[in-house]
Amino acid sequence: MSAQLIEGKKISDSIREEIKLEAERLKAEGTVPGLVVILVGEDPASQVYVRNKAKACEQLGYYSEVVRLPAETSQQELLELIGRYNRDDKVNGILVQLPLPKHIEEKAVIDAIAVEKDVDGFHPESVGNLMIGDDTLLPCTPAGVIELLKRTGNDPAGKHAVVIGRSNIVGKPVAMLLLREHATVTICHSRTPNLPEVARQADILVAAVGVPKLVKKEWVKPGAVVIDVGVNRLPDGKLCGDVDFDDVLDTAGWITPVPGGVGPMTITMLMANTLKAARRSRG
Ligand SMILES: Nc1nc2c(c(=O)[nH]1)N[C@@H](CN(C=O)c1ccc(C(=O)N[C@@H](CCC(=O)O)C(=O)O)cc1)CN2
Repeated sequence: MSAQLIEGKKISDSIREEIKLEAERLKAEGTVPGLVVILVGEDPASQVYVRNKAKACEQLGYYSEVVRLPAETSQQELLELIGRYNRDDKVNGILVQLPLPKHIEEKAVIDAIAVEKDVDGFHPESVGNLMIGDDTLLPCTPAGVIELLKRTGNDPAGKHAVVIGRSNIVGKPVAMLLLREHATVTICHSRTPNLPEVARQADILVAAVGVPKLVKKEWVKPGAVVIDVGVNRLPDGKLCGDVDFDDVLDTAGWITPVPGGVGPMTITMLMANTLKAARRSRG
């Protein structure tokens, strides 16, 4: 039997409706959520994501700024700009689009963002808060994965979740969030022996490695929930995930497509974080 599709776009649209109502309530009380997105360089995919972030702000009535800087911008210039937005009361969230040009150290940039405006959830203090279970701004893609699971009735509690990938942006935080939701979590990576065998033990399998169509049907336990975080561009220009969707479709119980699965949730969770930061800014 064919897996049920987890329609990220639809779920994301309905969450945005909820956010819009909340934002209107907050505005009526005198607080307009504000987000600044900073893009350094001309990476084509980043340009699209930044444009979509600005559009989402517009749709929700947020105050928004997009700062586009040339690829040659120095690290010092970028840090000074972040410092200015840290002190700007109109701005509740600061997001620096990744990847950055090679001469800029990502960690220095992330560390420079005031933790209360860290709507990406990448600041070490936000990461620490997530680890110890304190309330914090959560990284957007991992938070989106958890929303997709919950809103399709796939509660992680008591399940075995296997995460393939250990990046700071997705693999590690999604594992931590699944743990927080009472799943038993295994994190796998390129040096995990017998990767397909480990993956096949998962009730919830999350693929976040950036290897096109890595996960085949033999990696999937029949009926498992398969969450594909990969967004890979093939030589023919088409997008595909880290999961071989067509191969896995008849084995999985639930599956996210690419595009239209996890991807749309990323910007929606960013909007949710900006709203939360705005609410918190009122003290
Ligand atoms: N500062 C950050 N940089 C980056 C992040 C991030 O969360 N914070 N994540 C990614 C890029 N990203 C948002 O910034 C992002 C990626 C993918 C999508 C998305 O909607 N994907 C669609 C397909 C889009 C397409 O056609 O290319 C999908 O999967 O359906 C949104 C946002 C790296 N950088």
